[in-house]
Amino acid sequence: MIRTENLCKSYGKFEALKNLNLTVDKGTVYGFIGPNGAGKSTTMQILATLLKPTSGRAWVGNLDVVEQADEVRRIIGYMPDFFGVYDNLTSLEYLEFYAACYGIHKHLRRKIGLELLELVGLAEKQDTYVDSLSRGMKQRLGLARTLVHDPELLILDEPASGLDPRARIEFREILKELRVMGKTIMISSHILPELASLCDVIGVMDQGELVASGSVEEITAHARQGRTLEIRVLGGLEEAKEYLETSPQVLSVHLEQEKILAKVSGDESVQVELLSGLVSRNIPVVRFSETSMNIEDVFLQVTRDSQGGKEHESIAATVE
Ligand SMILES: Nc1ncnc2c1ncn2[C@@H]1O[C@H](COP(=O)(O)OP(=O)(O)OP(=O)(O)O)[C@@H](O)[C@H]1O
Repeated sequence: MIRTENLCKSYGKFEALKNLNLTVDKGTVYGFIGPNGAGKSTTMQILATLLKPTSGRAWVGNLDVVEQADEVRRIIGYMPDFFGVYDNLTSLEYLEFYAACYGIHKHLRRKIGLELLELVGLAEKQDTYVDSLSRGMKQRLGLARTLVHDPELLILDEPASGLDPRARIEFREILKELRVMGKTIMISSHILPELASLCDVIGVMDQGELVASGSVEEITAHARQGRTLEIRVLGGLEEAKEYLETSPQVLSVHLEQEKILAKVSGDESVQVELLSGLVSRNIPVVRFSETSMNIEDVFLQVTRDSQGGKEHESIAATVE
């Protein structure tokens, strides 16, 4: 449904996108995550035909976003990160207005507006003025707006930002319904947990590049290639630290209060080797376990790795 090939966008000398190659299959919910300034909005604006790439190409449903921009617009619904709403219009009038913009016949506009208000849980607010809706309701109305022409692909730029937890959940539920309806959805956020439960595929952007992509499980596995071990000893702390520091599979060692946090490469056999090394030196080990990573840590790890392995500055894994 979406394909980009060596997509680049520069603002003056600044390269906001650097040879971006990504693919989103039809029917997929694609979570596009990355820290502020990573290039998510720039990519989405190019796909939505609002911005021209400096070089490279992008296609939506096999249509070139530059050469066939009008056709692309017919099959996408784009929700920008900030959008204006019109005063002096009720929720229903607002949707009818957008339906008119898309050339939908007069007789159908009200019906479509009412159906969409129902879908986004705003049926009771059809006569409420848009400017008096809460932020969460405005976001849902904004989503309804992107649907008036029944697009195949939704491009949603940080739709849940600024929403409270309840409103986020409500929003997520609506997206789940849209997924069941077979829509392809590309949704951005700088918060991975917000998307993890919703998306089939996650693409992680950092500094204009796609630094990881795959299912949440695949990305987690990728981030865990460097595991962190938590080791507690009853004595011989310095000796244990020294031994670990000289082991080739140990990437870094930190002391945190009474425990040692050792970042190691390799699989579980490395852990066996390190544990027997400690025991054979008569170091009284009372705890030797791998720390668990939560989804936020995974995100930090992946983006930090992309910046040249600065993970040694701190340990992202949480200790449960
Ligand atoms: N019109 C512009 N002129 C100059 N630089 C820009 C312009 N638009 C974006 N940029 C820069 O391009 C980079 C990517 O911006 P973009 O908005 O795509 O990031 P983002 O991942 O969407 O970030 P956020 O999560 O903060 O919305 C940023 O460094 C931004 O400052």
